Amino acid sequence: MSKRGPLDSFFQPTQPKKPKYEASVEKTHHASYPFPVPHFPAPFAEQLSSSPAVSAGTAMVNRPEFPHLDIVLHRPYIAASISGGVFAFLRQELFFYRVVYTINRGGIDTVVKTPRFTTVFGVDATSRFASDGALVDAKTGRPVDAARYKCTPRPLPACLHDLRRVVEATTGETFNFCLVNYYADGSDSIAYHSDDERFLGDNPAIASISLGARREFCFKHKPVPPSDAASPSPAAQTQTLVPSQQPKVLKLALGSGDMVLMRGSTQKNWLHAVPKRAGVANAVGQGRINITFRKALVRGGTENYYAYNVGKGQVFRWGEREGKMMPWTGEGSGDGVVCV
Ligand SMILES: O=C(O)CCC(=O)C(=O)O
Ligand SMILES: [Fe+2]
Repeated sequence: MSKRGPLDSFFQPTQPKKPKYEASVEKTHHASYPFPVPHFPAPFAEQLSSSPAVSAGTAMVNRPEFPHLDIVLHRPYIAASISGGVFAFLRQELFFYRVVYTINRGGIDTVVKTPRFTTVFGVDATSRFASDGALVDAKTGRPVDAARYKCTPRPLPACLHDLRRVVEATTGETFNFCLVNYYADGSDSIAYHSDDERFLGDNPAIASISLGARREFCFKHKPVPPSDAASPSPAAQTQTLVPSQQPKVLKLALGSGDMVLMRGSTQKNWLHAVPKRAGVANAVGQGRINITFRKALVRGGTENYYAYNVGKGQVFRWGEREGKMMPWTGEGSGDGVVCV
């Protein structure tokens, strides 16, 4: 045997990288999907069914320092042994969008570029998907007329359907929508808002799961004009507070696998945000996925969610080689199935 010099080790074949998960061969196909979505690998599905990873969540309900806030925290909800794999799986296997839309502010059209990747699945309570994937009327079971929606609703792929079932069992709520955000790095964000649209009904419950990089999730009380604060009218169920009495901002550093359930009067009274994060955290590899489960009651919800989370633009898919979301060109969908 010849003696090995330093160059030999330089030319050593590198060990193939251990895959982050074993891809399942079973996939959810649907005509509305750009490409099929695999089922969760069996070990994830098995572990998920025993979520929450820690038995009880911590409820924060109407605490004096956070009036009308009603949330339950599970830290973690998805076990640490699989949360990294579930993150890598969803980033790799879902299709995403970078939605650009125009809003009219004070008579002037303003172009808004959503500062994160998004995707959405589901349909409001007036419709449902039959077992063959067809969209049918919730009451009659008859196929929904193409004119009912301006968008094309998509069923939850099996993986997100499994996750929804577990979350429904934990929370005692039912959900018909799943929104997914991908924050590529610290410059991706979601601005202060509340998910208080009328199509969600009064006091909506929203379950929100974090995967990947730790990011700050902030709650800020809605400002209430002093004139309202002085009004004896019970019309607004919002806490009537003048600016100097505003409660503090609540900052939660959410890690991979954590779940926050927002419910009751939270959306009515509080705004929430994931602010941009400057500095080192801007490095590639700091991606975060957020999954929210919600229940839209009427058609307007379906149209709103698809307009702002799918839009009309380009499909993106994770590029493992490039280490970032790449415009998807229709190649590499894996099994040659063309969805039309
Ligand atoms: O990313 C998050 O944790 C929050 C997302 C959110 O608030 C939303 O999608 O409405
Ligand atoms: Fe939100």
